[in-house]
Amino acid sequence: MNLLSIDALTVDRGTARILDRVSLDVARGETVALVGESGAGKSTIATAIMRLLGDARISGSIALADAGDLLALREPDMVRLRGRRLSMIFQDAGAALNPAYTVGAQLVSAVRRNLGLGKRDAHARAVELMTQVGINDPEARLSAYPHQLSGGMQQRVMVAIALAADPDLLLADEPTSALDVTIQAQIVRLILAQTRARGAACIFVLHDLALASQACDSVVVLYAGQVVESGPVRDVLDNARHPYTRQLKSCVLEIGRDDLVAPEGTVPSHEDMPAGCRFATRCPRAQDRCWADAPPLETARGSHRFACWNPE
Ligand SMILES: Nc1ncnc2c1ncn2[C@@H]1O[C@H](COP(=O)(O)OP(=O)(O)OP(=O)(O)O)[C@@H](O)[C@H]1O
Repeated sequence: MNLLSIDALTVDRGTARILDRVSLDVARGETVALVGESGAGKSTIATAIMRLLGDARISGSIALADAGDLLALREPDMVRLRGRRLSMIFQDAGAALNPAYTVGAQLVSAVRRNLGLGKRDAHARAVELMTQVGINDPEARLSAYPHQLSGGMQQRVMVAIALAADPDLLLADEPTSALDVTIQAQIVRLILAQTRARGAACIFVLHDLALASQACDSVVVLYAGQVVESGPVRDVLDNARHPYTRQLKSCVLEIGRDDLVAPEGTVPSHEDMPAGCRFATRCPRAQDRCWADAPPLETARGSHRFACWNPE
């Protein structure tokens, strides 16, 4: 049985359909990469799972094992799940940590709240967590305020807070501009190593397909709020059927060249979205049908699926 099953998740803001019938499954202990260009809806999926989308209109279902449909839970029940069974690591740790409290106060409070430990045990657990996320001299760091730590160190603290209660599912947004590229990769690897060591599952928002292919079990490729291809990393990347996945892949293959090749064109605006396949405006293989009807997800092999009327 899956740990998480998202079915036909649709999110609207005003007249814009931000997510359109997104379905995906996560098994226990599985690491899933969400990839796609900026604005594809990756963060919206993670935020919808945490039920932190504010005033957006949401339909479909998000079933978590032993908890039922998260979208149907009462808020107090959802509060109990956050931190304990579901945790989220945000892109920008600097903004997510409270500047007015020491790192220790924030980590110890997460440990106490989620594990119900007394002060002394919670402190010992906090030291242990800081060590696990690779922070040297954890006792000293616990009494520091967030601004006294580097961006990479702040992100490690966020990982420690997210892991404090051994959640079943970790949602992580790849740290972007705030950190330099080597530190970003270190943090991604740290998060994946820690989730694997705990047998937890992870949904990782990644911009980098190469990193997804090295570090995750499955990949979900999103385009303009729709899943265009998904499945085990090797199947999707070695036998990509959707033209968009192929274009993303060719961008990766071109890395190292001076003239980086990006997919041509831009994602259509929400006001101007084609009625059929949303990729039709940029697709070299588009046919009449693609403009009129949205292609359903078809099975390629096993759990490898793609949504295209004219696949490669
Ligand atoms: N609070 C909001 N209000 C209005 N529109 C929003 C809000 N949050 C996101 N959107 C819109 O929803 C769409 C999806 O955004 P989302 O952040 O989920 O994409 P993403 O794939 O995670 O992008 P990135 O890689 O840049 O983080 C975008 O068009 C964005 O402008």
